[in-house]
Amino acid sequence: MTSPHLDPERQSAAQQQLSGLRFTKGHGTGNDFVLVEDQRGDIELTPDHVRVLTDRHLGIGGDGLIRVVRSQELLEGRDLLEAAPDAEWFMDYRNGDGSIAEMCGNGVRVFVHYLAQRGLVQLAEGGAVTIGTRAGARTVRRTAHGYAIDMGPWSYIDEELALERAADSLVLAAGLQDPRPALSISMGNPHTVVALAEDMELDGLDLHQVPNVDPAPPHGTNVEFVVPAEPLVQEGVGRLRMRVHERGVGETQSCGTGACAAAAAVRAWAGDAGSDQWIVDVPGGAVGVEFVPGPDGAEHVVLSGPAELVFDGQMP
Ligand SMILES: N[C@H](CCC[C@H](N)C(=O)O)C(=O)O
Repeated sequence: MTSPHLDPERQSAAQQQLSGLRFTKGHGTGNDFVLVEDQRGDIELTPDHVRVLTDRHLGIGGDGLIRVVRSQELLEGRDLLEAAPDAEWFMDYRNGDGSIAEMCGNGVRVFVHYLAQRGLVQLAEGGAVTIGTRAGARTVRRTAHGYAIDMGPWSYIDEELALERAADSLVLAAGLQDPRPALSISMGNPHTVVALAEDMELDGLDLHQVPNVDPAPPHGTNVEFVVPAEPLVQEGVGRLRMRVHERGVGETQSCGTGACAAAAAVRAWAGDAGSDQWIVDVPGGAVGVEFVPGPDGAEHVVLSGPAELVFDGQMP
């Protein structure tokens, strides 16, 4: 079995380079992150640094890493700034394996909670702030129980195939006897949503291995396995249960963009029997997903849920 850790030489080199680094640990419904404040944009974090910091046995531990940086200090392309001209802060999200992902819904809530708790933005309940991400600007509103994010529009990754076959991929994961139809949906990052028949199938899945998606979206994909509730909709609110194998991470307790994609897929499969409001149950808790008309005329997805900061620390 390949080690999940860096080889000892790279591990110790990265650890020395990280000496003295201050960090905060946070999570949103159990999707956990190492946050690094870098107001001046002068902390360079390589994939090895991210792997060392997020390693659950040799490091702090986390599904991903979030660098908190002022947009104007971004060393990356100007296009990221043009996409979010009103955003003072930029969420630089990395997956635990060091790869970069376009978007992270739970991460946005934890990122904004960090800004509010540290006084870097003034955000009273009901107030809103716009932040920058690699998928563009996101507006986040503080609610009584956490944060609600306008995640922008959802879209089929392969619309033609999806509409033609109501499923554009076939997915096989350990524990399933045969491939299942699935829909691949973009939330700025790629997701493939697989409908299962019952809870027993969901609980019986072995998500230690990357599920086999055919055809696989070009840059890989996060894979959500869902069981729609029975009845699907109660008092106007749809409900589903999900587990997720995240691209660049593995199984996580929750995935915000994945919950949005899962609700979009189950709503598409349900047709008129669906709803615009959903509760998505994940191993780490539950998030709300709502489909609303966006200011740009497209249908937007609003993700709502809690955010916690757990502890602060410093690398030796
Ligand atoms: N956990 C994140 C998604 C991370 C997605 C990342 N694994 C990717 O490669 O797209 C969320 O709450 O939306």
